[in-house]
Formats: sequence, C-alpha cells, structure tokens
Amino acid sequence: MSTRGMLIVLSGPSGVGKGTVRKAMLKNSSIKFDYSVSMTTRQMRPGEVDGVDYYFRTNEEFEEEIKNDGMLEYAKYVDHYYGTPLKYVNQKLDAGIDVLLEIEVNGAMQVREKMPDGVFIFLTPPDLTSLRDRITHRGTDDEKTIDKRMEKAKKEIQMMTSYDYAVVNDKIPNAVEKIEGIIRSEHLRVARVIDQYKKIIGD
Ligand SMILES: Nc1ncnc2c1ncn2[C@@H]1O[C@H](COP(=O)(O)OP(=O)(O)OP(=O)(O)O)[C@@H](O)[C@H]1O
Ligand SMILES: Nc1nc2c(ncn2[C@@H]2O[C@H](COP(=O)(O)O)[C@@H](O)[C@H]2O)c(=O)[nH]1
Repeated sequence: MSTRGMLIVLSGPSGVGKGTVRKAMLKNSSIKFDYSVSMTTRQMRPGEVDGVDYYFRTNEEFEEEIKNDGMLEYAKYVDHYYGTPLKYVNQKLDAGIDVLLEIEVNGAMQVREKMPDGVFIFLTPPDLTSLRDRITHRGTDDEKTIDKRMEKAKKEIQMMTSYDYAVVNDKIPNAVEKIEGIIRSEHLRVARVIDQYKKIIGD
C-alpha cells in the first residue's frame, strides 16, 4: 500500500511571492509535488491561461460547485470567490503524490479543519513597504485594488499564529531553501512513515 501524499498549504498576503516561490520549486527542486489549480471568479489577467493559472468561472458556476460539494475550501477575497476543487486534491493524495495549495488564510483554516495532517506554511514579506512594491511592480492591480489587498494583508499577517511554519520571503532562493527543508522534515515525521514499519514492529 502506498503512503498517502502530503498536503502542503502555502499562504501569505497577496504579492508576497507565493507563486514565484512555487514556480522556482517546481523548476529546480528535488522536491516533487503537484500544484492544485484554484477556481476563481475574478477577471483573467493578461498572460493568464484558464486551467493553468486558475479555472476562471462565473459566480453562478462557482456557486454551483459549492452546492455540489465540489470544493475543499473557498473564500471571498476582495469581491471575488477563490477555492480549491476537491476532486483533484483527493486523487493526487490517494496516489501518494504531495499536493501544494496556494491559498489565503480563511480557506487555509477550512483545510486545517478537514485535513489536519496537512503542513501549513505562512510566507511573509520582509515588511509592508516591500509588499506594496511587489504588488505595484507586478502591474496587475490598480491603486484602489492595491489598497484593498494591503488592508487584507495586515489582517492576514495577524493570522500567522495559526500556521505551523513562518518563512520570510526576503530573497527567493532563501525562501525556497527553507520551504524545502520544512517539506523534507515533515516527510520524516513518525506519524507519516509508521505504516511502512508495521510489518517489522507489528500494529
Ligand atoms: N523575494 C522577492 N523579492 C523581490 N520580489 C519578489 C520576491 N518574490 C516575489 N517577488 C515579486 O513580487 C511580485 C508578486 O509575486 P507573486 O505573484 O509570486 O505573489 P503571490 O503571493 O503569488 O501573489 P497572489 O497571491 O496575489 O497571487 C512578482 O512581481 C514577483 O516577481
Ligand atoms: N481561499 C483561497 N484563496 C486562494 C485560492 N487561490 C488563490 N487564492 C488567494 O487569493 C488571493 C488573491 O489571488 P490573486 O491571484 O487574485 O492575486 C491570494 O492571496 C491567493 O493566494 C483558493 O483556491 N482558495
């Protein structure tokens, strides 16, 4: 019997660099995981691809998914729905593959309730000025939206105490190295590997 995959939840304020760090890990790292593509009702940004960056859906379609118990978690963030389709996550975990979710804090707390053996990592900015600079330089949001995201960010950072780990994204390679270290250590937890030893030690 293969061991169930590990669920890794990466949260942190919008613009802190979650996507950048995840892409760096998928490209270079010896750590293997699949990324769960979220569903959202927000507008597609230039360069984004449906099914790759998000599943872009209407409000009605999203609410239908909720009604059909199709979401592991969902939340409203700055006027739009965001959520994690449940089926993909379960399929991968059942196949022994680690899955990474990149989600905001309210959704992460729903996942904590449903899948408490997940690993919950909070990515923080070095400070709020750098955070604003990152969102601004990304060039995807107008000033009003940036203000809303910064207000959210302050509240989200207060939620860091509900996570298992905090990683500062000062430089991308530093953050990647720390997250890789967390994942490696988490794989060694006795609770995760005990099934493999049952033949030797008995039940
Ligand atoms: N360590 C870093 N130093 C400087 N800039 C960074 C760093 N990490 C990411 N960035 C930049 O910050 C911007 C936001 O990064 P990214 O889109 O990955 O954030 P995010 O947390 O995934 O945002 P969202 O949650 O809104 O999708 C990008 O322009 C990215 O290049
Ligand atoms: N609760 C969830 N939050 C999600 C999900 N996918 C993304 N997000 C978070 O939303 C904000 C805004 O994202 P953006 O792409 O519009 O900048 C950010 O904090 C994301 O992490 C999800 O499935 N569930």
